[in-house]
Amino acid sequence: MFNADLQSLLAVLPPVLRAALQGLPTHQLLEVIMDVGRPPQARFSGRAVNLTTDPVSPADLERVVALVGEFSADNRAGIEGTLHRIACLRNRRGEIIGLTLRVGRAIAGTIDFIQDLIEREVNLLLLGRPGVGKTTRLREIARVLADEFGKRVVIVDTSNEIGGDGDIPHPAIGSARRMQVAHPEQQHGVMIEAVENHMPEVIVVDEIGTTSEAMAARTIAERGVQLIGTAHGNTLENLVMNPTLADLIGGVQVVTLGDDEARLRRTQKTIRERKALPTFNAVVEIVNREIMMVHPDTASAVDKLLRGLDPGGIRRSPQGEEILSPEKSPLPESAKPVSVENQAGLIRIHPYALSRDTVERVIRDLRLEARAVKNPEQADFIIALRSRAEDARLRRLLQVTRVPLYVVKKNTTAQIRRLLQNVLNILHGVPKDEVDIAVSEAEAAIKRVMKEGVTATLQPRTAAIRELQHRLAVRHHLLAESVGSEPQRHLIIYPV
Ligand SMILES: Nc1ncnc2c1ncn2[C@@H]1O[C@H](COP(=O)(O)OP(=O)(O)OP(=O)(O)O)[C@@H](O)[C@H]1O
Repeated sequence: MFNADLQSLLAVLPPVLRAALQGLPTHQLLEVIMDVGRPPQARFSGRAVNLTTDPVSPADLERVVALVGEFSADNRAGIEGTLHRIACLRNRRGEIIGLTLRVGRAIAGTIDFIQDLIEREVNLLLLGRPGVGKTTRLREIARVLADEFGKRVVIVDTSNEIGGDGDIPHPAIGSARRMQVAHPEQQHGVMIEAVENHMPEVIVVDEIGTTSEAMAARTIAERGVQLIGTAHGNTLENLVMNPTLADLIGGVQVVTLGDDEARLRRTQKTIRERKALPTFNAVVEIVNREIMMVHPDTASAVDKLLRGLDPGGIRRSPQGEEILSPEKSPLPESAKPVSVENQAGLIRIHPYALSRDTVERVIRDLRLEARAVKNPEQADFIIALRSRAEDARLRRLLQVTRVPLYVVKKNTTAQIRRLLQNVLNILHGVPKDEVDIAVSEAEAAIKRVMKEGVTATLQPRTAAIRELQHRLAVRHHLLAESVGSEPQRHLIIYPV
């Protein structure tokens, strides 16, 4: 979309390096490294190329330093009007002995995988190893929120890396406003100032790294301003282990349980627990340019980690989305309004490791009002072989979708026929009117819970109907449970 404006970076390099770069794929160039006494290098993703055999001289460094803007307290400088960042290494006397010239680029499309989270106004924390592209994504998020969603966005730009060097920010941030930070130690103060003085709806901040910055982040979140940030650490687990930054994901405390409670929980007496609600309710681990691991519910992922379980997540890549744990995808079903026809119409069956053809044949033969579906998330129930019922993948699927499972002993038409007859009769025994009424009741309750944040108690219903209502709630990411005993057993829907 925008030009990488590589020319202005090349212009500060010694002419021999510029010439050497001509023959290389500069559109993929990430950094140029100049360390005194060593050959200069061009770094590309996964490889480095020596640009000359001659080592870099102090004069080479001086020349570059004279051409770039002033180095600030964090040893970073920029080139006005561009997104490039130049960082220096110093010796013990404070003299510059090395430079890292990073190419800054505005790249559209880098946030396609997480746009749903950003739109849902969650506080989003991006993690990933240095250079994986966190700042590049932050920049695009700021632009999209400001220009496409018309939000008042303020960027707290500690080393001018997001909005580029100079007082007029780079067009890559769109109409988002940018606050510069005189000294890195003032970042937390500027974060608070942004909220107090400039009425933002969204604050974007790179590299939250200190306790005071983590506290400032919490203050911002508590004031209801959407916060999008990055932190050091590759994974959620790294943050849980990091005493300075753990507060971003709720903080961790050690509690000692009483004997009875420890026995009941089947744990040791001393356990680690999450202290508070996370500042960032969603975390995205950027694994590489192509793959992201999304944790749409930080609190539950952290709780799992603290119990020694796999936090799972949703892995998104150009190949699609893969749910790796009992986390419900924040996508696509929840975005769609619930369709009454669909609920009261054809029943959708997902055959797990069973022949779909056979299932479809049985449906046709028996003229059942049902169809086989590929996607388990869209199914009303799953059928599988009993011998596969404990498959880890299937267990995960069931937890994620909360769809009921029915099993057959053998993969034969006769068994599938008997099973479907039994199961569908259960649902078909319910009068259609009652289904419609129960669905409308649940839909109205879901709306109320989502809008007003209240708990809704539904009318007593039969198990099959409660199941249907439960699924509607789950599709909207609400919690629901059946309470009371038959025939008064009914569903309660809670806000999340
Ligand atoms: N999707 C992408 N396609 C091509 N180049 C990219 C992409 N994302 C980032 N880059 C390039 O990779 C380099 C590193 O990106 P960026 O500065 O955003 O990483 P970072 O994770 O913020 O690093 P750090 O933690 O060190 O600040 C930059 O040169 C940037 O232009």
